[in-house]
Amino acid sequence: MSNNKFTEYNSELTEEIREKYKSIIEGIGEDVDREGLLKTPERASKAIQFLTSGYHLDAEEVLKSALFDEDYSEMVIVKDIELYSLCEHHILPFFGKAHIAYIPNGKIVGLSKLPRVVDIFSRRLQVQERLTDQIVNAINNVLRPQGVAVVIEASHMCMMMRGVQKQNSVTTTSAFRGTFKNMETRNEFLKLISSNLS
Ligand SMILES: Nc1nc2c(ncn2[C@@H]2O[C@H](COP(=O)(O)OP(=O)(O)OP(=O)(O)O)[C@@H](O)[C@H]2O)c(=O)[nH]1
Ligand SMILES: [Zn+2]
Repeated sequence: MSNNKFTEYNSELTEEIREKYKSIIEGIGEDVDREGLLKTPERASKAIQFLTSGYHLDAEEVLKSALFDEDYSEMVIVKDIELYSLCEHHILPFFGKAHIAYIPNGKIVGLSKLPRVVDIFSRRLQVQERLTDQIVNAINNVLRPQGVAVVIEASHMCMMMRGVQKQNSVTTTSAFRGTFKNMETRNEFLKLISSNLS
């Protein structure tokens, strides 16, 4: 889906949200009838529907769709997964990277499903902490691995463009389950995500 144009718009909802965007544009004192803005309410309506399309998808179902029996029991890491979400306080973007690791317990998952889970939970109104927990919990529930870890590093537009106006601050959140509660395992993961070797 990420490389294709998202087209699953419900026309009634698109119209409803379009009218609300029209009011917002008028509310800020702009002219909704000037040429450059004529199609903007419709575009914005579609954009916000895409950016919140994760509500309609079930992360656990996606993980279940590509589970394979396998004896491999070392750490599997997918790092630097780009992430775009919306903060629920200001509906402004926060964006960055997610790093995911798990140690299988008889089952591995198709690698692409991990970034898909990141997208499903990112495309909602979020706080970074809950996003981190939702990703780790979905993987833990479906794979029942020996352990799973998620680290997210993100910049929040609501802290950059407005408010406190800090351009360089990065927020890091993490969630560890199972063997990642063990310092040695956790440190190995943290070392691997900060190196170029994993
Ligand atoms: N914990 C957490 N806070 C977030 C996240 N995204 C935005 N925030 C914060 O949510 C808070 C909302 O605080 P309020 O004081 O109600 O909002 P505000 O007056 O707009 O605050 P300022 O941003 O400080 O101007 C702010 O401190 C934001 O930085 C997030 O993912 N996690
Ligand atoms: Zn915010």
